[in-house]
Amino acid sequence: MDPTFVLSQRGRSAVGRGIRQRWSSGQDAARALRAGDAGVVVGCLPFDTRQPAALFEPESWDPDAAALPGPGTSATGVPTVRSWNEEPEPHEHVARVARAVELARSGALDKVVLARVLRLDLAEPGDPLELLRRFVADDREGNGYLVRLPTDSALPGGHMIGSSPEVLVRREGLEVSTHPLAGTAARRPEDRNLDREAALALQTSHKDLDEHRYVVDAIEAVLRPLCAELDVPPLPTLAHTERIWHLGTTIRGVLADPTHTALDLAAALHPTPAVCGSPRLAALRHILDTESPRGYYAGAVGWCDASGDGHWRVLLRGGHLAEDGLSLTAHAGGGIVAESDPKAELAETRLKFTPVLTALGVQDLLETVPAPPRPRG
Ligand SMILES: C=C(O[C@H]1C=CC=C(C(=O)O)[C@@H]1O)C(=O)O
Repeated sequence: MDPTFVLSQRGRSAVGRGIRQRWSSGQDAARALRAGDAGVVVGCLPFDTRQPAALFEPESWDPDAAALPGPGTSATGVPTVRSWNEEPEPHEHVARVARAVELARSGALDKVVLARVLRLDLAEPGDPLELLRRFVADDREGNGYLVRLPTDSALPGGHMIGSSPEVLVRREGLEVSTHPLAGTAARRPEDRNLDREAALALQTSHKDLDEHRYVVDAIEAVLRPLCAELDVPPLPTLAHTERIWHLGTTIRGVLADPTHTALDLAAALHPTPAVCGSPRLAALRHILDTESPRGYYAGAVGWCDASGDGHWRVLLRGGHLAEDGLSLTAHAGGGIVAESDPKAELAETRLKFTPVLTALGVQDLLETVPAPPRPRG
């Protein structure tokens, strides 16, 4: 039986097969866990919490399964991209970012994350598991997720598949940790010095440190009252994927009350300013007024067991494979603050589409406009 849920990292995978029961609300799923009516809850939470969640208890569950087998050789099982379109068009994204910069400069909000959509039409149905294997193989930490979506929801069925670098929350016993990311630069893997320079510029960029701080502050505000101990480093460090540098902060804590499950914590933290903004409500309103609905993109993907332990990641760097497998819809966004440069933000969304494009074997699809250099300072 093919998996209905996978969360893989560092050569291990949490794998669910089959579907025993479903929930469209995080609260209902959390209640079922507490009541002992479910042994584990897996799936994803939408970006807009008024939309239905895609949570379920699998029929079989292995939280510590071996790594997935690697992808098939070369193009085996990889569908051909027949056509693609972007929404909004690049010039409109630049205009949207410029408007958000004005809002940030006027004080109407401090930060807002704006995203774009890339719709890829496939000539043959994509195989969800093979696509997942390709995401995992391309990620240096072997990160990957796959969620089978319900067909009877207000959101479309099919699969969410991708490889997220960002931990929303992990809980093991009383220990909680999170690793928010915000602040981004393109890596230069072809040249070690340029790569290092890009990393240093990111680490000293006021704009990126500012963008990052909103996320850490919001997470601290949620976790501090729930924790007996909480360690929040004053400055972020560098994190990286194959092609991207990020600013990241590892926050660790000890829960004061063991009844807060990983699912409760994920729901309390989501949406962080890594995907929404600050203040949260002003940013959320701006996103809902500006973009078409995000669905599960920028939501959360993960699992929580009956002991309350679990692992949730921010649902990024992937896409929605339609029920018929014939289209993949990907999103990519970036945090906008008063100092953001609209053209650099467009380039950043292109960069963040690369895991999806690589999984489909079309890395160069969007490389029609070169990325502008990121200003220092
Ligand atoms: C919103 C996305 O990335 C977030 C995570 C890391 C860095 C981000 C940034 O620098 O803007 C974003 O907050 C995305 O990949 O679509």
